[in-house]
Amino acid sequence: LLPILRYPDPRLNKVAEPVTVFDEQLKTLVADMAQTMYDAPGIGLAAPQVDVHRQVIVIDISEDRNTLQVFINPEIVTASAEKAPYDEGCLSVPGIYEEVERPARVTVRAQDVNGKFFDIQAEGLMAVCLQHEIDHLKGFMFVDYLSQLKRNRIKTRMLKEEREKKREKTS
Ligand SMILES: O=C(O)C[C@@H](Cc1ccccc1)[C@H](O)SCc1ccccc1
Ligand SMILES: [Zn+2]
Repeated sequence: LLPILRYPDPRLNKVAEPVTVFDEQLKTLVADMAQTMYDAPGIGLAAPQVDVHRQVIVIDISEDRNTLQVFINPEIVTASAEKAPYDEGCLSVPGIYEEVERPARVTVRAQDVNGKFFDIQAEGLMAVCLQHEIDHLKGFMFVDYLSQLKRNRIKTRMLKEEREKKREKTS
């Protein structure tokens, strides 16, 4: 399992590099990210969340949690003008769920783990998750869409929890 960085870790604000080599190492990274995502549990995970600053995303929104989708170097090629709200969470901001508005439908172009290009049209939870994960590749998180007041409260709470966690370890 890979350790998931917690907000407000500055490494979460780094912009991820494009993947240019589609080798066994990439397949290992994808397998490790998938295992970490399923264990969390989450329905998506972006490489920067596990301190790997490359444009790799894994998603599984299936009921049976047995349909992994991998997006390498993803980009949003079209986004609907129509927006949709969703109570988003994030594995890097545990316990926080806040409403975020995003385009309801997106078309994403990406490469699979072998480097083959593909396009996907997404709506509903898939559209939310894809946009949420692609934000992570740009160093963005859903808390960046909230008011500064809310974001500062979340930051304070996360830092407090971090300190308490550390104290437990040392005590
Ligand atoms: O990127 C992450 O941190 C994983 C996110 C992905 C996500 C966030 C908001 C909306 C959709 C997906 C989640 O923490 S995975 C946990 C989860 C599970 C079901 C529904 C929403 C969030
Ligand atoms: Zn997230």
